[in-house]
Order: sequence, then structure tokens, then C-alpha cells
Amino acid sequence: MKSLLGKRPLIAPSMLKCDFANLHTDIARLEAANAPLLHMDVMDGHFVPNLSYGALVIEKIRKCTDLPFDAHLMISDPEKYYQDYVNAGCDAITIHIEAVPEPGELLEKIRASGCSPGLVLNPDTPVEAIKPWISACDLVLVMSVNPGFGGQKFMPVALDKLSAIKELLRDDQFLSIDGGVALDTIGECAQHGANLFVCGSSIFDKDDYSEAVSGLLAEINIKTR
Ligand SMILES: O=C(CO)[C@H](O)[C@H](O)COP(=O)(O)O
Repeated sequence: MKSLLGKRPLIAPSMLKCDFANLHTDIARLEAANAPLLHMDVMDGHFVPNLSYGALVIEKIRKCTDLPFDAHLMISDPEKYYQDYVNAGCDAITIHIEAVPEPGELLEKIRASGCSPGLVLNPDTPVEAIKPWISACDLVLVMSVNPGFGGQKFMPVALDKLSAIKELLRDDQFLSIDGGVALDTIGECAQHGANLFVCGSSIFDKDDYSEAVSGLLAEINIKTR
């Protein structure tokens, strides 16, 4: 993930909304659209009310592309399973503070395994909950929907959180936003400090992924120049 620092702002397609029957083709289209990384939405049907895919699938996708993988573990027991995602070839692994309220040791283990560690917080969780561990992260991910499903409406409560977290971050850390990030919301997220934007519907619901990615980047530029 460190190699991407100089390339911010980054659009990370959320691999929840992709065409699972044509993954190889979809990834080629994302590469052609200059997507700089892929966001892997791992859901266990327990921490969130939905099931997606796990390390076995990611391991296969790893063989289709050299793009970095940012794995968002929406699972109840990341301590038990994180190594599977390291072995599957993920570059960053983010864990939820709601699942691991004392994440210091696990963040260290993720870093020691060669991956970038990150923390995620849900819309109802205050910034104070992650404060003690922010410096141990390469990435902080603010959820702007309750996790579990793509296509939900952006929750503006995330904006103040972005500003508050931005104040606590070094320049070599990413500030990411996930949920309902689209043409009408991405500019404001950038104005509040986000520099890594997880986008599902705003890319995969479009026929032309290149146009979708460049349109999202253009909105960021308009709002932050
Ligand atoms: O983590 C997620 C849901 O839990 C997804 O990354 C997110 O919802 C992306 O989809 P969309 O951009 O359509 O909201």
C-alpha cells in the first residue's frame, strides 16, 4: 500500500458489486479504467447480515491481476482468520473496532505478516473508539453506511468523522470512506480529508468503468482545487 501514497486520491472499486460470473473480465475492465487497487468486501453473515466471499476466492483473484488488494474484514473473529487473507495475497487488511475493541496486538500481527494494517469504524461508532490505535494503522476506513450491502444511501455523519480523523493522521496514512460514495458525495468526502474512496454502485452500475472512475476523480478535483 505504501507504493500508492504518492498516487492519492485513489478510487478503490468495491468487489461486492462486481460481476461474479465474469470476474476475470470485470478485473480487466477495472485495470483498463486505471483503478489503482481493488477493495475486497469479506462478510461472514454474522458480524454483518450478509455473506460474500472469503480467502479462497481472493486467492484465485490474486492470480488474475497485480493490482494491490485492500481486504475489508466484516467478520466477527478477524484474529482467527486474518492469516488466511495474508496467505491469499492481500496487501492491506482492515479490521472493525466493533469486532476487536482492543486491536493493538492484532494490528501488530498484521504488520508483522507484511500487510498494511487498518481500522474501520461503523457510522454509530465514535472516533474516540479508535484514537489509541490510529498511529499503528496505515489506513483508517470510515463507513458511511451500515456495512453489509452495496447500494445504500450515504450517511453524512461520516463527514465530521473524516475531519476529526484527518487531524490525527500522518501524511503516510490513508483515510478511506466506504458506502454510497458517488458523484454527488465524493467531492464532499474529499473536502473532509478522505483520499481513498471505496466505490461500488458508482462504478459497477455503469456501462463504462473508465468513464465512471474518471468522473469520480474529476469531482474530487473540482471540489478540492
Ligand atoms: O462495505 C461495503 C458494504 O458493507 C461496500 O464496500 C460498499 O457498500 C460499496 O458499495 P456502494 O458504493 O454501492 O455503497
